[in-house]
Amino acid sequence: MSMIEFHNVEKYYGDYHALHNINLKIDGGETVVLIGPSGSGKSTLIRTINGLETIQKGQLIVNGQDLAEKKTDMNRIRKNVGMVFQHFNLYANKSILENIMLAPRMVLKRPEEENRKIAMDLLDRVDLVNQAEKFPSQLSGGQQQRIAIARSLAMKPKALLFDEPTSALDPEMIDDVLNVMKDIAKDSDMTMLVVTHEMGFAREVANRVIFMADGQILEDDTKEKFFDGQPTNERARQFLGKIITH
Ligand SMILES: Nc1ncnc2c1ncn2[C@@H]1O[C@H](COP(=O)(O)OP(=O)(O)OP(=O)(O)O)[C@@H](O)[C@H]1O
Repeated sequence: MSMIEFHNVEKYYGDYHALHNINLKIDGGETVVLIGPSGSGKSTLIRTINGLETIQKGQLIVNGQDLAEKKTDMNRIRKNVGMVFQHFNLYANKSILENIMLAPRMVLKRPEEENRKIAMDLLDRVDLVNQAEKFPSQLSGGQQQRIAIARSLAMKPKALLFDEPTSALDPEMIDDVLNVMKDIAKDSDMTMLVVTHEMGFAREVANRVIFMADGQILEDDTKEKFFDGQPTNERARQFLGKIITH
């Protein structure tokens, strides 16, 4: 069984049909980039995976659990599936170190000393070890996003979802965040699903590129086919032409 499986999934917001017949399997260790025009349903799709949005039809299986089943424990899903948001969502009134240590302490009951060591190692990995005692508002957007990534990694998730992680950042900070993400993609067997317009990232580390429009998956290719060959779908080809020339 794959890490994430969508079978004929439909999602509505009231009368609005946001996801149409989504069929998708993502295996452990894959790095998948999800692209498409604004409003095409990319955020909605990834938010269904950790239950931030519910689906109305079809089946969604994450880490072997069927999300539609009443007995499914969403906390267990969220332990295994982390999320990095566009606007970081750090706890403003807690130090950087506390931001990273909080969930492992509360949810995993990780012993304090071990928790601190893991948090400090992660701060080192995102190159912010000297900021441990600061508060989020004292850091730049790019630094806050690297902390948000470290915080997700502290849970040792099997999958990490990224919802436009660099689109709220000033241009000069984007590369630092992408470098951390590339490092994770190359270096771990974690599944990554990334909504982004950063095609450099996709070219370098993605296994697959998925194109969505109007709530549908119109193209699902290997990176090689998508960038070096040609997407089969006309709208995917047009979209790719536009973002690469911009
Ligand atoms: N909570 C909501 N209630 C009603 N409609 C919503 C809600 N969230 C999203 N939508 C609608 O669903 C559609 C898909 O939105 P979604 O945010 O998933 O698109 P997206 O591809 O991630 O877009 P963007 O690149 O602009 O973030 C849009 O038309 C949006 O207006």
